[in-house]
Amino acid sequence: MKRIILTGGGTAGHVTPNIALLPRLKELQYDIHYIGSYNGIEKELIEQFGIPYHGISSGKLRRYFSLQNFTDPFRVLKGFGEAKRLIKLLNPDVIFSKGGFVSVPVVMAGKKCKVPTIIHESDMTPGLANKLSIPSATKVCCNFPETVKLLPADKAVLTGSPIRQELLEGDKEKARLFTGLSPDKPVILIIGGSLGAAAINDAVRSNLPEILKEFQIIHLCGRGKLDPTLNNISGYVQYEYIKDELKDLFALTDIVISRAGANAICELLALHKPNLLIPLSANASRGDQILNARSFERQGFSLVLEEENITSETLLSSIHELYANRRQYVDAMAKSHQQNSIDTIIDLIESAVNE
Ligand SMILES: CC(=O)N[C@H]1[C@@H](OP(=O)(O)OP(=O)(O)OC[C@H]2O[C@@H](n3ccc(=O)[nH]c3=O)[C@H](O)[C@@H]2O)O[C@H](CO)[C@@H](O)[C@@H]1O
Repeated sequence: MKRIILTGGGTAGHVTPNIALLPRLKELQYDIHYIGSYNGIEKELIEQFGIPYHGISSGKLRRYFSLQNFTDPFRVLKGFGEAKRLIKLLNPDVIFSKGGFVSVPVVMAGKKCKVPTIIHESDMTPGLANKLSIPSATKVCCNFPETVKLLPADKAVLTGSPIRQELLEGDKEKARLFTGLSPDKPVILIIGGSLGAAAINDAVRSNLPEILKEFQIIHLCGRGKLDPTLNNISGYVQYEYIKDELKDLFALTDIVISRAGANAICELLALHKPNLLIPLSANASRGDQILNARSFERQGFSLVLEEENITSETLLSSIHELYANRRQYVDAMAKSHQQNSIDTIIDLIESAVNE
């Protein structure tokens, strides 16, 4: 039997693409194992599929000062030892990594144990975790054509990002029952990335009465970011994080306000959902969401509002502009040539196994 180890975690964006590969891997009768951190979001997201989950110690590679910066190198070293032991024990044919800090020791241990290791970068420029992993990887998949030239030529493969196919099969009526929203007004879905986004949450919540005059809102606000004072407002529902019902919520949605995380925007494109992107600012990150958002804007898929420019006026006018022009956005997305990433990546996995 062919055995694969999947890894990746920290935020959902480093896990959902792995989930998207599961149905095909199961069809091809892979014995699938997952290595993630002891308590990261990946544990909960993966265990629901009954995949054996192996936790390892993991540190975060911070760009800012924290006392943990001094203890984390030891955790990463411990994680490397644990990953190596697991790989020796499981003896996989191939490893697929979707990135995030926890994946670094797994990829490095993979190389040490001579297991072919394929990694995937969703963003325009490789993140720190993947930069550390590239030398140990046999192939590096990427999502944007612009990324290929930043990667070693013998390893780079433009694959796009695997999207959970069930997202395309949502049911509006189920979403109505789940949310209690009415058919009378259009629905805005707000997704602040897998961890939520305080800036977007605040902007939306402080303009609720205005927005709710014409729209209803489904707000995916992130862990610990619910606002109980808004629980009984008609036309507004909030959830920390949605798993199975996401497909139905998408089916009920007319327009989306979202962070510009690479996976989120690829899903919006696949679903042809007109969207207003509010990218994570360059102060809080390496600025990839801004590049993602501008690329989608150029292609006519998205309207973009930078976080620094959010006011009540700009938010409301952007929502109205997006809704008024929604057909135009849908048409542009319908014409895009989005790659079938799942098949391409499965082919890479299969050829690594058969080599
Ligand atoms: C703050 C941060 O570091 N963000 C990065 C992180 O974002 P993040 O982890 O938020 O990643 P994405 O926006 O790319 O993906 C989020 C995923 O979570 C899913 N989802 C979200 C909310 C919910 O309730 N249910 C649910 O299933 C979305 O459908 C999507 O599949 O990784 C991305 C991919 O490397 C980067 O582009 C982002 O810049």
